[in-house]
Amino acid sequence: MAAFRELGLAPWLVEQARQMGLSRPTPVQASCIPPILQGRDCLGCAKTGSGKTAAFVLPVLQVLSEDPYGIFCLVLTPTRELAYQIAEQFRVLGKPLGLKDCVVVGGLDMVAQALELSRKPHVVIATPGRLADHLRSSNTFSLKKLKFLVLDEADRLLEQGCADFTADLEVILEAVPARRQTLLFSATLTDTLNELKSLAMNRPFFWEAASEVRTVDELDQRYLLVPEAVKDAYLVHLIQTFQDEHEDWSIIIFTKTCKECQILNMMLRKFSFPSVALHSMMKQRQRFAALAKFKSSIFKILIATDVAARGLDIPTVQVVINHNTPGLPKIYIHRVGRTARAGRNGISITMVTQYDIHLVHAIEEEIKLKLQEFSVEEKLVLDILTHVNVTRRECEIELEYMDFDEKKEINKRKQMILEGKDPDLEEKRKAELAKIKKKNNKFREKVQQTLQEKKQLQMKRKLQKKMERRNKLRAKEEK
Ligand SMILES: Nc1ncnc2c1ncn2[C@@H]1O[C@H](COP(=O)(O)OP(=O)(O)OP(=O)(O)O)[C@@H](O)[C@H]1O
Repeated sequence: MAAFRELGLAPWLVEQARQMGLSRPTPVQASCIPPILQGRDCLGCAKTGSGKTAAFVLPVLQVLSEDPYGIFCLVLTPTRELAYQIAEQFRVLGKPLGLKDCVVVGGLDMVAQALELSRKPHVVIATPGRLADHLRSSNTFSLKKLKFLVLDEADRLLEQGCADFTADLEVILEAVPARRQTLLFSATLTDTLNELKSLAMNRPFFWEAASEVRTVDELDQRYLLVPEAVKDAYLVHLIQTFQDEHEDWSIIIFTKTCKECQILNMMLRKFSFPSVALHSMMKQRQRFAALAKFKSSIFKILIATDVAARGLDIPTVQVVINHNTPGLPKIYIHRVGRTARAGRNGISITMVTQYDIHLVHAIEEEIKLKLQEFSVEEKLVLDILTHVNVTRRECEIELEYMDFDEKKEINKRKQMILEGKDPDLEEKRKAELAKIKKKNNKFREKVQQTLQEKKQLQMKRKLQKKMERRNKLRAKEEK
């Protein structure tokens, strides 16, 4: 493989990369850096932990160093934690340039951000929602001279779902110049490829790692078949075993909802495990603090929702446990990709209940690999079962006292206000929609019932006719 300097990078940048421990480029870097330096748009699809961040940070810094101004580059990313992580890479690699960066994410002071933006930082790293808010509400900065637009986790940014970025992206795309270089990266680009291609129109260079299997070889991927009711006992047993056998390992446990995340954290704490939670219902300051504690290995267990599924790069993570089987193979790929990064080994264990087997099949089909069973000594799980279940119940009751659901409702209403919607009106609309849905369902049920009755009547008549014919035949025979 070519060395960094053979890719066209300046010596100071090669030296800076070397100091960061990047001595030889990874395949995604070796393939994407030269076309980016040639001024082409780039779509890079490479496995988790393969160095996609440096694949865009290095060429952006190189071009910036030739003609430094602000705002030169905008990086969009789906989560706030990821924005800070990317900013750090820019800061470290761009140190000799005296790089000025600005992180623009939700949950933090908007005025301070607006002020920073007005000081024309070289690079802005933002989550789409907050940046769009700034664009809508102030004119203290301009993106009109931008040279680079980078979409990290690009497929997630274009996805329509619970956190839908499309409206915010529209605002941002209107604010950036048409003449720009667009760089799109993710470990899972393929199903949004056409939309992505429409964003990158400047002789786009598409690079995808040539590998049938979508996950890294260093990752040992297991599943654990567990009945729903005893899942937590298995989890406690797994953690205890890993902690006993590998004191220095860090573990991420992914959960389906914020509430589940919170309950599991409370429960693990009661078992004296050093755990912290990370989910979107926490205040931003708490989120950063939790992640910092986990990154510095003060707390070795992170329980998180999918807010931590993408991009986070924490080398000490040796184990990923999926407390629920992810509904989408793509989410599975990103979650388990939090371990076995940059050539290191790692293990993932996905808990599978009797209802999730089809999800595992879908995952296996997508990643082109069969998960292996993880064996557990069941007697040990049974020994702790009652204790774990009672502790969980205690935590659920405690959480009820903390008005978690109520807070969730308040957060939802706050979010609506921020999006310019009237929560009461939305509630009314939702109730009306539910009413219409109920009415439609009733109507559908009625139609179904009528059809069923008709069918039954027809069958009855047919049967009657058949009987009559048979009786007639029998009568004839008797004669
Ligand atoms: N050339 C290199 N040599 C050694 N290590 C590298 C190199 N490039 C990047 N790394 C390291 O690899 C790790 C993973 O890189 P990065 O976070 O960019 O991965 P990624 O491909 O963006 O993963 P994900 O899809 O999960 O976001 C980082 O710790 C980074 O410092």
